[in-house]
Amino acid sequence: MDAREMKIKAAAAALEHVEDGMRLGIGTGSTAEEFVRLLAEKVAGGLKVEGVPTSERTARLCVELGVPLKSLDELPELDLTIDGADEVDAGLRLVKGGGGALLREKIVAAASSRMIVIADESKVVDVLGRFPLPIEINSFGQVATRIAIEKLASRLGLSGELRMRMSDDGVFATDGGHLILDASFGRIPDAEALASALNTIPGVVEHGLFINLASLAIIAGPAGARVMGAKN
Ligand SMILES: O=C[C@H](O)[C@H](O)[C@H](O)COP(=O)(O)O
Repeated sequence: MDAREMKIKAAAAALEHVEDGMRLGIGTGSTAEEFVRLLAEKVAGGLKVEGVPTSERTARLCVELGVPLKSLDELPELDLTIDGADEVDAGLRLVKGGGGALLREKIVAAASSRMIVIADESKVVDVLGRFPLPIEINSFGQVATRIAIEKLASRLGLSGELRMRMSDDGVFATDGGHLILDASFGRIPDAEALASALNTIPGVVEHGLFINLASLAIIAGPAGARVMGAKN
């Protein structure tokens, strides 16, 4: 089974949690897109759902495939969000934001009663930090913000490079018009402490540590899909 087939397997297992009439948060990334494709087939077959996309990219795919969309302001309380992740540990702590959608993803996940993560086995880690942590920052004062993050990391015993995310057109900008610093801290033994500390820096808009948001992770490997942890 190749990586795409594993993503499809995880997405298909997540689809079983979707019920008629649900208000759904719809994630971003290659795994979430497999979910959108399967969801669109169900919608074409008569399933009634309303989706809130976590990025412009996901919104475009949903529109193209006929998945009905609303904004989060129209549907501020959601039943379920299904989204991918860059890393997941045994406590269902996540690193997200590899596709730059972390801010909207976190807002949508927080507005949802449940969040199901879909991923292949390569995303499962013992300790978060193998994948560089995306930190979304405001462009105003970006140098001061970078220095503040470096100082904070050092206080927490973390070190590593902060790299400005780039795109083909220059500096990468999120859907909200912000920048992303990818922080290669290496192992993050206390993700809660780092998350809280980052939240105290004014120029940090959001970071990719998702803690206490996922209810369940569906992890697909060559032998099939398995479920990790359940918060509710
Ligand atoms: O910003 C993007 C998201 O957090 C994605 O859900 C994450 O990067 C995983 O993406 P993929 O399924 O493509 O590995």
